[in-house]
Amino acid sequence: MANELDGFNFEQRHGKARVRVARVWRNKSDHIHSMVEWGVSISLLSDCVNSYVREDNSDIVATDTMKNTVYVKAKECSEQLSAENFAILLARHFTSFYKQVTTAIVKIVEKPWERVHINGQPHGHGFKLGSEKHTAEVTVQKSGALKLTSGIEGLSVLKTTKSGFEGFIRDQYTALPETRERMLATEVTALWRQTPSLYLVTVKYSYESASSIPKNPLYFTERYLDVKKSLANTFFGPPKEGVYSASVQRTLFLMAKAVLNRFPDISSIQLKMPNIHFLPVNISSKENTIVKFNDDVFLPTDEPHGSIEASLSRFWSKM
Ligand SMILES: O=c1[nH]c(=O)c2[nH]c(=O)[nH]c2[nH]1
Repeated sequence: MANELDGFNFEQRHGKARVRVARVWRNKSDHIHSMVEWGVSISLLSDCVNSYVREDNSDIVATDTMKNTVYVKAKECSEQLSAENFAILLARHFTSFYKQVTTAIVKIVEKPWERVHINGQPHGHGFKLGSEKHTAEVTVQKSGALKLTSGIEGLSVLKTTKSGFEGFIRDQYTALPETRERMLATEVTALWRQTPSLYLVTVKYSYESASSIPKNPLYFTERYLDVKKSLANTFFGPPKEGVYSASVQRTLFLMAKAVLNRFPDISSIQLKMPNIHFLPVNISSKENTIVKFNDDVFLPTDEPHGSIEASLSRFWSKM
């Protein structure tokens, strides 16, 4: 919320960060349980300037109330739903329930609990922690206008060949040799804007209304898994022959393009792909070579790392 105050510009928002909640759904007929664990962060833009300029808190939604609301709404969700749908439901609650609230921003990070398999059989109530995380962030205005961004955090991928880096600028500061054989490792962070496909053709600029959210409560969970698959398939290539990467930049672009080509209801995607270096190990004494690198022994590092990021969007997208 921006205001003019005593000749200054004043902006404020308040909320509760990282409210942790787990929700279990028990199927009475087949005894199969589903569960999610979410870290929910809420930020409200609201007309509560009086709490800043005088001792008047009468327009404040207490952040403690926001926290409680997460648990109340989780309780009310009798059916399993995606992080996106829960974020939308919460944000719509805050903007419709409180006259002071003009915009609600809700971000959810889902912990990667995955159902375990025992002897190839899915376990009814056993879960283990995976690695990469599903994120969802929604901004809902009082009018109902809605902006939805989903994402992946911490998707660590590596390939031991089919990667090189050649033809870059060489000058008096350059030591890096050109190569067509190196390790390629990165930790992908992706963010993408969602637009339900049904509405793509007809309402391509105002799909952001709450009523255009797909009915299937797990639509965005499935979409998350499909995007992840598309990113991984493009990074690795086919199982036997793989695919050559001329640079992290090139691979990033192909990954982003694969997602936009595959999913018409995604209007833009941003990818961050640090180049995590595995350095060739060469050790020698004055007299002789102790270890000579032959694409076999590497020194794994985490810093410094290359930082490569880009976004790709359709022309009409507003990301
Ligand atoms: O794929 C790469 N992109 C770069 O921009 C770069 N820079 C560098 O030193 N190594 C690499 N690798």
